[in-house]
Amino acid sequence: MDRAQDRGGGSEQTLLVLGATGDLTGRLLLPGLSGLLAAGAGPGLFLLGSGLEDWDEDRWRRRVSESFAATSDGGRVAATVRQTTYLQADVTRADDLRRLLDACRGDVVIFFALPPAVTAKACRALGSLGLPEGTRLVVEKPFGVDRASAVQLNQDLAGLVAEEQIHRVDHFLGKSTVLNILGLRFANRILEPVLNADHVASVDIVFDESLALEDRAGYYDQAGALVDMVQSHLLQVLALLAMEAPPTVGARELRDRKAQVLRATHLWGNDPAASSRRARYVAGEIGGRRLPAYADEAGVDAGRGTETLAEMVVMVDTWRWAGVPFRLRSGKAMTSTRKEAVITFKQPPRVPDGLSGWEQPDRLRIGFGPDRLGIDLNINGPGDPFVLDPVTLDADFGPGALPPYGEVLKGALDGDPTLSVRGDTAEECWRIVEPVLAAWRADVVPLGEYAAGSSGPQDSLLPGI
Ligand SMILES: NC(=O)C1=CN([C@@H]2O[C@H](COP(=O)(O)OP(=O)(O)OC[C@H]3O[C@@H](n4cnc5c(N)ncnc54)[C@H](OP(=O)(O)O)[C@@H]3O)[C@@H](O)[C@H]2O)C=CC1
Ligand SMILES: O=C1O[C@H](COP(=O)(O)O)[C@@H](O)[C@H](O)[C@H]1O
Repeated sequence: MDRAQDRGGGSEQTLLVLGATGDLTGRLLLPGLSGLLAAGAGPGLFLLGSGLEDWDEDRWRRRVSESFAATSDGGRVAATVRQTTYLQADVTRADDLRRLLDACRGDVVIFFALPPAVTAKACRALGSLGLPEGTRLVVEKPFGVDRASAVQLNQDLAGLVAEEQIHRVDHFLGKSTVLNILGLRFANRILEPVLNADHVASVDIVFDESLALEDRAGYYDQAGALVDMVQSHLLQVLALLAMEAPPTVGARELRDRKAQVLRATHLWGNDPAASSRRARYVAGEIGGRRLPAYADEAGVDAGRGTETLAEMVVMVDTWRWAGVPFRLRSGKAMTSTRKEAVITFKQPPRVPDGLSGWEQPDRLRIGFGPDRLGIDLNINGPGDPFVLDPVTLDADFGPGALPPYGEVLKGALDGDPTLSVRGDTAEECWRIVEPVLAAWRADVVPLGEYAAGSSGPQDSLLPGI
């Protein structure tokens, strides 16, 4: 069988993965790719991995096979494993990049699965080479290391290809999550009229994970929880929860609406001391696994004071949301994984005398991965009919056809920017967190501690949700 037939007869396309030896590639990108291939996408795809490490082809193929293992599909997945190859390269060097581009076949999609500072250098180095016509660039969050570098990165990227060929990946924007939120909000008459400052007391967006550093010091110790999760993923979720209804779910309308709401977002009271918290884990145990303190993990520079948990409260300063705190939090090495947005409603204006048990506020819970919906209400339970009981009505959104990385990769391979973060939005997210980063650098907010395997520090800004 010749190669074109083997790939389903499609035209050739190369996915060049820079940072192929890293955590993202093994844990999320390759499994996402295999899901995509199994779903019939990517005919004619040639996978080319590259990393700093001197891996041979066997070692790389093993990694690809292992990451693809969960996907049961013979043809296209197996063909991609058979043909994939690996090249060692330092992507900050133009000569090495030239070698990589020369090894590509057909249309080129370059995935920068690299720490952000290395991505920036690689883009500079590519500037001196000139890219093949139609090349698409897939850039991982965080986009830059601060606002100024995000602006610079956008300029460098714009010098390489047109904006529609740049895919800034945020896998929290996997298509089903986006559509779940938009469908829930804008296709249900009973919800949208109460999603505003008249009825909502607060919105919490929480991403706690039991994962700890997982050998990612090279990237994570420079980033920390605020940049790794809050500045990127959680602000994207906030944008979906707070934006006005777009007339269509096409790329332009959706991205315009997100940009508009993020432009209106700023730190609560413009007071980083009152509106942010940071902490890092000390030694503890999670599900029988003993973890060292973050500061003692291999590759961590304890003196840098990198936080593994970050909290930030913001205001979405629009007619709809003015006065409602949006509280964002992400922590590593937490007792359990919890990924959800919780919308807490105000109390009813007047509950008839004689009814009790209604004190717990109504809540709308939107879980991410698995995507679930929960509505907390107070209704009559068994026994005394004058006493209400809290109940939760649950529903599954149902899994998407593809894993989130499959969805964002599909956008990049097909040239559809709907799920990609637009350049101006990337800069806006840095503007929102900048005052917090500055206050933390100046030690205005102390670096707290929590035990690995606990539910975080005592002085949380999101108590009891
Ligand atoms: N891991 C995750 O869960 C997620 C990560 N991301 C994003 O992905 C990006 C990468 O993160 P992650 O994979 O975790 O980080 P890792 O530290 O695990 O991997 C970084 C990769 O970059 C390579 N690299 C570093 N410098 C160079 C260089 N000069 N030339 C070539 N390769 C180089 C490393 O090679 P070597 O190991 O040889 O140094 C390694 O393969 C980050 O932007 C992160 O925010 C996004 C979503 C999820
Ligand atoms: O982007 C990132 O996301 C992961 C969590 O995403 P998930 O889809 O695996 O739940 C996080 O662990 C990592 O630190 C961060 O870089």
